[in-house]
Amino acid sequence: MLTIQELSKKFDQNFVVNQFDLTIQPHEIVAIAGPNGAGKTTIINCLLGITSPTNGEIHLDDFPQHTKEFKKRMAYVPDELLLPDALTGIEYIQFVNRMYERESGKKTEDLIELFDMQDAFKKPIETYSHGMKKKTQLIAAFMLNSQIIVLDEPFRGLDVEAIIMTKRLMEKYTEKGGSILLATHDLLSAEAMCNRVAILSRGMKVAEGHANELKNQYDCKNLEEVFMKVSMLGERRERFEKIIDHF
Ligand SMILES: Nc1ncnc2c1ncn2[C@@H]1O[C@H](COP(=O)(O)OP(=O)(O)OP(=O)(O)O)[C@@H](O)[C@H]1O
Repeated sequence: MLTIQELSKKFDQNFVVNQFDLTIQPHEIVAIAGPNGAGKTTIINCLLGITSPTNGEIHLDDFPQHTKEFKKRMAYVPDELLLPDALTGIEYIQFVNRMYERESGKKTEDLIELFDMQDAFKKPIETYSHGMKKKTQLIAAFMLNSQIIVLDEPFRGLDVEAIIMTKRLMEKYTEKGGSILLATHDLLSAEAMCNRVAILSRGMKVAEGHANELKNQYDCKNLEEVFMKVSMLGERRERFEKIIDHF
């Protein structure tokens, strides 16, 4: 189980994440949604050890965030496509396997086939399209047999087939006991797939629950409406409507 307790991060005297709590059990997909600048990436960076929190604790079972055991159990697909351009896809996969001290196996081959990357993987990453780079990162994350995968906007740039494959993989991975933390602006997918959604606004968690619970609680038709009601965008709603009416 991933536990984030009272996580706060301050940049230049401003709290960009404030007393954030979240737990993710095995078999769960949990989304963090929030407007631009709400603090999603900062939370992920704290999970990965890229940013050190100002306050708070992060554990995977009994392992604190800074331990090797924690890091070995976590895989990550970033929103930004930072990959070594000169390597081929195969060489990159071998590099990730070495980092995690494991061998490439049948599962990796199956994932390469699933994302239709057999031919591309023989060529350097610099020749890949945006979607092909995203597929490379998804293959590298799902091959690891990790306990949790953090997915930051995993569907951005993927074609329809790859989106369907990724969603099926996410479901299968959690069915088998894995946990997924999904940071996304895609509320339709979050509503359809996630066991819980946590909505962030200005670094604070302003709502959390299953999409149906949130819709009932806030008397909304869908998660997008809930999002507008509880996030800072709600405050600007009247102004939006006026601008659109006069457009
Ligand atoms: N290194 C930094 N120094 C100062 N401020 C930062 C730094 N990194 C992030 N911030 C600020 O922290 C806030 C949260 O940013 P963050 O990137 O976590 O938001 P986000 O929810 O991921 O946004 P988006 O949806 O646009 O990706 C923003 O106001 C941002 O300007």
